[in-house]
Amino acid sequence: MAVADKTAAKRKNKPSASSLAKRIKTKHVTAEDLHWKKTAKPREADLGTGLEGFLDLEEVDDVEVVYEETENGKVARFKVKGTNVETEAAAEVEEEDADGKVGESSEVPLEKMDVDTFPEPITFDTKALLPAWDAFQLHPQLGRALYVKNFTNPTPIQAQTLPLALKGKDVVGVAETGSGKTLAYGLPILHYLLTEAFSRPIPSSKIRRPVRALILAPTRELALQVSLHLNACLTSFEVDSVEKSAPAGPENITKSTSQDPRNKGKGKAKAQPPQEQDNKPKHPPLVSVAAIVGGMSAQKQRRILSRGVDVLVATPGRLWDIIQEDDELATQIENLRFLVLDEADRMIETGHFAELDNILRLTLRKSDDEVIEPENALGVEDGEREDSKEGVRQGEMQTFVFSATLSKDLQKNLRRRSRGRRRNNEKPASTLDDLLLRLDFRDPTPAVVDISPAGSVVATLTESKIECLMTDKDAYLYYFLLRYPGRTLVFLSSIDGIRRLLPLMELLDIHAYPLHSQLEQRQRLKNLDRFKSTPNAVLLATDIAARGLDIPAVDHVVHYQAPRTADAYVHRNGRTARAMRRGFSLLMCAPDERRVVRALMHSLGRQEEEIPEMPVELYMLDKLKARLQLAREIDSVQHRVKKENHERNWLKEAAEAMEIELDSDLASDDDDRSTAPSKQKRKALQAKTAALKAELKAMLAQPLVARGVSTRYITSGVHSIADDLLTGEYHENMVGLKKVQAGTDLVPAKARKQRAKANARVPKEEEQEEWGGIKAD
Ligand SMILES: Nc1ncnc2c1ncn2[C@@H]1O[C@H](COP(=O)(O)OP(=O)(O)OP(=O)(O)O)[C@@H](O)[C@H]1O
Repeated sequence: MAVADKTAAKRKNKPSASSLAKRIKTKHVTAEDLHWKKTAKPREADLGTGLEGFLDLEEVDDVEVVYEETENGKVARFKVKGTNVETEAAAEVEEEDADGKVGESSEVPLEKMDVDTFPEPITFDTKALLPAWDAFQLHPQLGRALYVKNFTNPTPIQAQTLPLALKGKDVVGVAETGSGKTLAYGLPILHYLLTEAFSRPIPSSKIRRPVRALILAPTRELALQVSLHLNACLTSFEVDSVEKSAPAGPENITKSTSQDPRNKGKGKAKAQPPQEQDNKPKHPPLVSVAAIVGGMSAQKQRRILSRGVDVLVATPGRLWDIIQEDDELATQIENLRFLVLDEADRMIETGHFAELDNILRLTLRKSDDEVIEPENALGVEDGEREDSKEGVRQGEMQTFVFSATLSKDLQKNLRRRSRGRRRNNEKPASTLDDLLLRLDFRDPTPAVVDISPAGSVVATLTESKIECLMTDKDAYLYYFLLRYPGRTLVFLSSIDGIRRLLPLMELLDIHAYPLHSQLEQRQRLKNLDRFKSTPNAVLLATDIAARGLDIPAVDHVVHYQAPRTADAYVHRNGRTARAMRRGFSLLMCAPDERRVVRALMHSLGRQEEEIPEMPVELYMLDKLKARLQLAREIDSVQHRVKKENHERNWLKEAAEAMEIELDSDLASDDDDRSTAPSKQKRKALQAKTAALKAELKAMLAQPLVARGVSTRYITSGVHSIADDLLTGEYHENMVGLKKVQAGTDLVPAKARKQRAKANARVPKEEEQEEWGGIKAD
C-alpha cells in the first residue's frame, strides 16, 4: 500500500469466537510484521477515490483492526491469525503524516520460524522449451519466466554478456536502446540469488536480509520500471504460488501464472492471481526485488528495507538520504555481491553526482591487501587481453555498467587502466571517465561488450526532420499529430514550453499529458499510466523521459526542440523502435538550431543531410494555423481571467492575514456597486472566452479537406476519396490525404535537394528562352 491507512487493511477471514478461544499465546507485533502483499490497484483508483497516483497497493489477510482508547491516545490492535499459533498484534497508531500514512511502531519482532524448511525445487525443461537459452544454464525459475514472457531467444546483448557475467566477470555493456539490457544484467543477478536461495532453508521474515545487489538508475521512473521488470521474473515463484516440483511443461507453467500472454482468453483456471491460489503458510519471498525512489513515503521505505530486500533498485539521491540514517544499510552496501549502474552516463548529468560518488565510495575495497594487481595491467592494447579469462574472486562484488551510449574513448580507457584505484597521474577525460575510474572493479579486466550500431541508429527506426521557423513549430506538431495518429512522445527542452503547449493541445482536442520534474511523483506516474493506456495520446516531456523508459508501443518520438547532445538524441529516439518494433522519429529544426543539429550528427559520425524530410501539405498547414491562432487567443484570455482571480484572492488573503481592510472595490463580491468595474471586466472576459471557444468548436467540427478534393462528389476531384475508401487509405482527420504510417512517405534529402535545384533551374531556362526568343526576333 503506498501507503493508504494500514488500518484500512482488507479483512478477509475474521477470526471466529471459537478460534480466538483456542488462542494459546499472544504476541505483540508491529504493523511491519504483518504479511502485507501486493494487490492490483482497483480500476476505480484513478477516478477520484483518493488512490490516484499510488505507487502500489498492499493488503493483508486474516487481520482484524480494533481501536482502543488508552492513556497514550488511540491505539489500533491488529488481531492476526498466525500460522501455528494465533497471535494478537498491537501497534500504536502514531501520528499520521501528510498523506494519511501510519507511522512505525517499535514493538518486539516475532521469533524466527521455519529454519529447517528448504524450498521445494522448481523444474523447467529449458532444453526442450527454450533451446536458445539452454547454454546459459539459468535457474529453472528464470526459464519459466522467459517462457511465460515468450522470450524465445536472448537478444544480442544478452547472448554476449550472459556467459561473461555468469562466470563472474565484471561487464561494461553498450547496446542500442530497447535491446534488453535490463535482463542482460538482471538475469545473472537473479540466477545467482535464486540458486543460493534454493540451497538454504527458507529464511524467516523477521530477519532483515542484507541487500545483495544494488542497481542505481538515474530517474525514479526507470528505477521503478527495472524493479517491475525483474520482479516479473520472480512472479510465479513465490513459495505460496508456484507449483513446486511439477514436471516442466507448458501446462504447468501457464497454470501457475496469471501473466502468461498465451493464457489470455483460454479458460479460467489459467488466469488465477497468485495470491488467491492457496492458503498455505505465508513465507517471505525467497528472492525479493524492490525500488526506493524519491517521492515515496519514508515509512514505506523503512518497511521495504526491514522486510529484507535482495535486489535494491534506487536513485542515488534518495538512497544516499537513507544510508545517512541507516548504518545497517551502509554496511550492507559495503558488502554487496552485485553493483549495477544503469544509464551511468546519465547519472552524472542529473546533479546527483555527489550522492552517487558517496555511494560508490562505500563499495570500494577497504585495504590495499584486498587488491590483486593484474599482470601487465598497464599499457595493454585493446584485444590483447582475453576478457573471459579473468573474473572476480568467489563472493567478491561483481560490477555491471550498462548504457546505450558510452564513448569509445572511455571504453578504451577502461580497458587500459589498471583497475580499482585511480593512479596519481591518471587524469580522467570526462566526468563519466572519472566516474568509471572511481568504480572499484574487482575483476582485473572488466569485459567491454559494445554492440551499439554505427551512428547509434536502431535498425527499425525511421528518422525524419522538418526545417521550420521556431514560431511555426506548434503548427507543424499539430499537423503531425493529426496526419499520423498514434502514441507520440514529444520532447521539449523546458518545462515552460510544456506548460505553454499543454492548454493549446487540450483546446484542440488532443489527449496530451505532461511529464517533468516539477510534477509530483504520483502525478508523474499517473500521467505515464494514462499515456501507456491511451492508444492515441501525446506525452509532452522533458528529458527525464529520455532514458530507459520502456513504454510499450510508442509509435513516434518528436524532438520539438533539438536535443543538446548526441546522446540525448539517441536516448530520446530510443523510446520508440524498441525490441525490434518499428518506430519513427521527427526532428524539428529551427534555423538557429541547425548548428547544434549539425554538431550532434557529426559526433555520431553522420551528416545532417542523411535525415530525410517529412512531407507537409502546406495547404492543410495553413488551415491548422488558423485553429491554433484561435486556441492561443482563448488561452491568453483564460490566462488573464486566472491571473485576475489569483491577484484578487491573494490580496484578500494578505489583507485578512494582516487584519486590515481592503479598498471597497476589492473587498467583496457581494457589493454590486463597489465591485462593478472588476465584475464587469471579469464577465466580459468570460463572455469573450465562451464566444471564442464556440468559434473554435465550430472550426474543429469542419473536416480538413485537401486541396482539389471534393467531399460532395467523392469520385471526382484531383484526388478521388472513393479510391481511398476502397483501398482502406481514407484519412479521417485529413480528407484527401492517404492514411499511411509515418515514415512511409518521406522525401530523401538528396532527392529533395535535386528537385529543388531542378525547380530552381526551370524558371531560369524558361526566362532565358523567353529572353532569347525576344532576342532572336
Ligand atoms: N530476450 C528477449 N526477447 C524479447 N523481448 C525482450 C527480451 N529481453 C528483453 N525484452 C523486452 O525488450 C524491451 C526493452 O528492454 P529493456 O528495457 O531492457 O531495453 P534497454 O536496452 O535497457 O533499453 P534502454 O537503453 O532504452 O534503457 C522490454 O520490453 C523487454 O521486456
